[in-house]
Amino acid sequence: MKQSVRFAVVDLETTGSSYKQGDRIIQFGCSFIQNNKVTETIEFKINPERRIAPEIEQLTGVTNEMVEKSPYFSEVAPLIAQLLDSCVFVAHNVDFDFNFLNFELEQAGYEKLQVSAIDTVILSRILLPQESAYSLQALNESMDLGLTKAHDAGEDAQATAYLLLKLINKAETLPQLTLSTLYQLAQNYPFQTDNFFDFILTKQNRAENKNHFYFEGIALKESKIIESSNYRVDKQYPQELSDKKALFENYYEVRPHQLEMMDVIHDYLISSKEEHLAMEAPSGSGKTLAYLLPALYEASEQHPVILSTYSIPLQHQLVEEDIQTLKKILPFDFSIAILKGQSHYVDLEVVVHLLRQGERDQTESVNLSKLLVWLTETNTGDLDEIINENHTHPFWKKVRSTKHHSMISSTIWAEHDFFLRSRQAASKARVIVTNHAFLAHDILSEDSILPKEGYFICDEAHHLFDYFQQVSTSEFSFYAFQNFLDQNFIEKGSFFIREQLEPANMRTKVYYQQLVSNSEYLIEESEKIQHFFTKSFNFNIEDISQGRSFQKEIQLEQLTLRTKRYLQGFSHLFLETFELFQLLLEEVLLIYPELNDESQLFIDDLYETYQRFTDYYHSYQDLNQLILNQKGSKHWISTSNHRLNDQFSIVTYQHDLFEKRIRELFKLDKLIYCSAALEGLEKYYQLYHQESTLRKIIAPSPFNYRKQTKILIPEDLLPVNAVPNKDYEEMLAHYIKMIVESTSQSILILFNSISTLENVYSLIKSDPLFDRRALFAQGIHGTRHRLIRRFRKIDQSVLLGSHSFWEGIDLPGQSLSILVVTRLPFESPQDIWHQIRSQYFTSQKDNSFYTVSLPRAKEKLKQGFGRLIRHPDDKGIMILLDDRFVYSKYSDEIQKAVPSETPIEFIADEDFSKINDFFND
Ligand SMILES: Nc1ncnc2c1ncn2[C@@H]1O[C@H](COP(=O)(O)OP(=O)(O)OP(=O)(O)O)[C@@H](O)[C@H]1O
Repeated sequence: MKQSVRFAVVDLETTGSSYKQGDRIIQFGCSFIQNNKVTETIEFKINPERRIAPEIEQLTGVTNEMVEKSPYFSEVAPLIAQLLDSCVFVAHNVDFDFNFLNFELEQAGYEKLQVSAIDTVILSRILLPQESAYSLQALNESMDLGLTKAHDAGEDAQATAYLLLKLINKAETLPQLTLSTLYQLAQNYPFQTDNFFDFILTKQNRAENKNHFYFEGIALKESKIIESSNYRVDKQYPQELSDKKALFENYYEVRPHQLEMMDVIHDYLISSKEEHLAMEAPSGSGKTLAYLLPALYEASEQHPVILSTYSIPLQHQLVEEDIQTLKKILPFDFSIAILKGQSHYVDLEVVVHLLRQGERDQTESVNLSKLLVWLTETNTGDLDEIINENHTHPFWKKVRSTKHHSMISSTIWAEHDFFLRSRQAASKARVIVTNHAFLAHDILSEDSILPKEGYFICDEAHHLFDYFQQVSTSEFSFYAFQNFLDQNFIEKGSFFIREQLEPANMRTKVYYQQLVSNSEYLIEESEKIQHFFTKSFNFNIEDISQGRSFQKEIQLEQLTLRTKRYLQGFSHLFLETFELFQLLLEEVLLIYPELNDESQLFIDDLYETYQRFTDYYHSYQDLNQLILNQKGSKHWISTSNHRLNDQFSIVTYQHDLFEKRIRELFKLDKLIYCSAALEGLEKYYQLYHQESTLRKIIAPSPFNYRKQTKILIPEDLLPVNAVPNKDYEEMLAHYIKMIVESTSQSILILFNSISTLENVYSLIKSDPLFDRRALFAQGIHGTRHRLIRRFRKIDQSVLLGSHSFWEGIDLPGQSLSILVVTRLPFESPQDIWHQIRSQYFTSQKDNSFYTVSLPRAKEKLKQGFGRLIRHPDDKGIMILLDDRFVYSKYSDEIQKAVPSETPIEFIADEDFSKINDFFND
């Protein structure tokens, strides 16, 4: 492509998405780019000679009236053809605009456009790997493309033109090797999108970023080797108020309660007492600063701070926000490492192998290209940087790191392996930020990474023991195992025997043949077992395929003699097959001493299969405890995966592993739990340790809840447990619309279940109220991260969220003033974890409703309420659409979830219009 090329960036608005079904163009927009500048933008409307549907009028702002006097397409066709002549056609989803336009041109008796076309959606996916969404609006939000009126052809075309310029600039900075590979991978992209890379490659004086090096055919970002520093803080912790004030200046307010928390934590860290500290303080009171600041003053090479929180987004929030501010105010520097489970990191060796393989489809090419661009900019190799929550393509599973570190250490990959590097960084960092799942796993691992000596801080600690339970659990799916056998032994089997094992000895072939026939037999047996289970547990496959979940505990007595016999037979055959595979692997390694590239791929494949087989083996061993009637293990049949191809799994929970983990945790020298709700914690200490070793401190609140907050409960609510779901959802929709109508504040609406959220969203989304208010729903409008960002940014928006939206998110000031709780957050009694906890505490002779269900609902409600007030100047109303809060036998107890000073009022429908008065007082 010539450097003097003129890009015509086009956007069309149409009556609908299908020209084949008679849809027509109603607006044409085009921006021209030459010599790296947008030179001109034109826009005009076109009479489509048919009615424009109201929703299209609403979406595009182009009405029937507007186009009545506009020219027909046949009249503007020569102009369009002339404008686009000898340009390169560019569009955001070029498939749509290019084909639509060509169809209309042909219909009008003109020739199709004889120009190249390139697509900015694909280019954005590749060149902007860290974006979480690629619609023009999403990119405009994060990159500021100047788009103020989306779905206006002129504005969209211009925004796409600015996007193209940014893409060109970004591509220019890439290493030559990466660009050449991208060009090769682009060969099967739609239209001539590959020409874009040719255009960049032939540019003179590219502004290539030199901060990279080449390794095994890929370009990686040059990373700093973390040296073990002689870090020592010779600064003393600021004991005096004046010292703290001086430190906080320009960054933090002086909040007396917070300073007290800090001093308590500091005293604890330097004391020699053998105890753990539980710091319960209201949400939003500023716990993060209160524990981090003293801990950083005390951290040393031998005693780093190990900070664990409950989710990955919170891990990032801590590092990217809280710790960054502390870096600015503290008079010393400190190193930080984020530590996550191994599968979060990319496996470079797999990437290189995938690149060397010839055949791939378009999705794989785009994903691989995106990965290569990201490798030139990532310091961490943490795939969370590029994979948003909805990324389910198998490609992303393939490139995750899974090999045991001992298998990598002795290879050429060791030096650049991201997981090994993260371990190394953690061993040298002053602050290790991890998550509860990692901590729970690591604490009992033979291969533990986290130091045992250090200052352990568990934030959102009320979740910690849930993770201890979860990692003491495994899951075995017969269906997934069948697939594994089918794909790896039966399908690949004959090919391997014929092609790869050709030079092999007879024994290897016999092993493989035996493996194939064992697999066939295992699949047959597995089918039967699934059948018996399905019958014994009386669940309906149709329900499952429709995503309805089913979870039930399995008792050995419930299984028929036949099922038990089949399970035993299956176990023997499973073991035999696993051993056979180990023999085969050993044999293959012996006969391939000199590896060429191809046989190396074969061996890698076998290794990967071995690893997956080992995982199945372990989870099956756990399941096997069912037949052995092993004490301490519990088994559930579960269809909670909501996946057709995973019809049911057997979940095994091992209580002894859970207890071992707890005991290990209790051995730690310095451990601080922080949360707004630590009610359940002492119970564990009473059960597993001596009570005296936990010191609990309840920090007072810095907020004036009487003035700052209020709870409203509508007078005429339907009883949530006594009405059909549909009526309940309609009631929610009714109140939500009323609330949205009566206030211009931003509103967060919390649900207990995703399906209720989705149904209520469907009921309200088309209401004209949302023509002027942004409405976002979890699972529908992008990732959690993005939803929160948009909610914070857009005034008066309404956000529907469940689960993780109840806690952790920081929405200070105006970004949240009204919180709607649709239902008291009791866990579903069906939930496996709920059942485990209930049974556990019931076996301790407690009533599980009062020891498990209610405290947990209180904890969650407390967290939800905590979203409202994040600052002494904030004001917020919680509207509760569940009157069990006041009319139930446990109402006194559940009300303790909110501060006692918060006024609770009933509200009649006609008084909703006065909600706003609270904010004006
Ligand atoms: N001294 C301070 N001055 C100004 N802002 C502060 C101060 N301390 C904390 N904040 C801010 O107050 C908000 C709440 O702080 P933080 O997230 O630490 O609360 P928290 O107690 O951990 O709440 P939650 O339990 O809900 O997570 C954050 O936006 C934080 O930056």
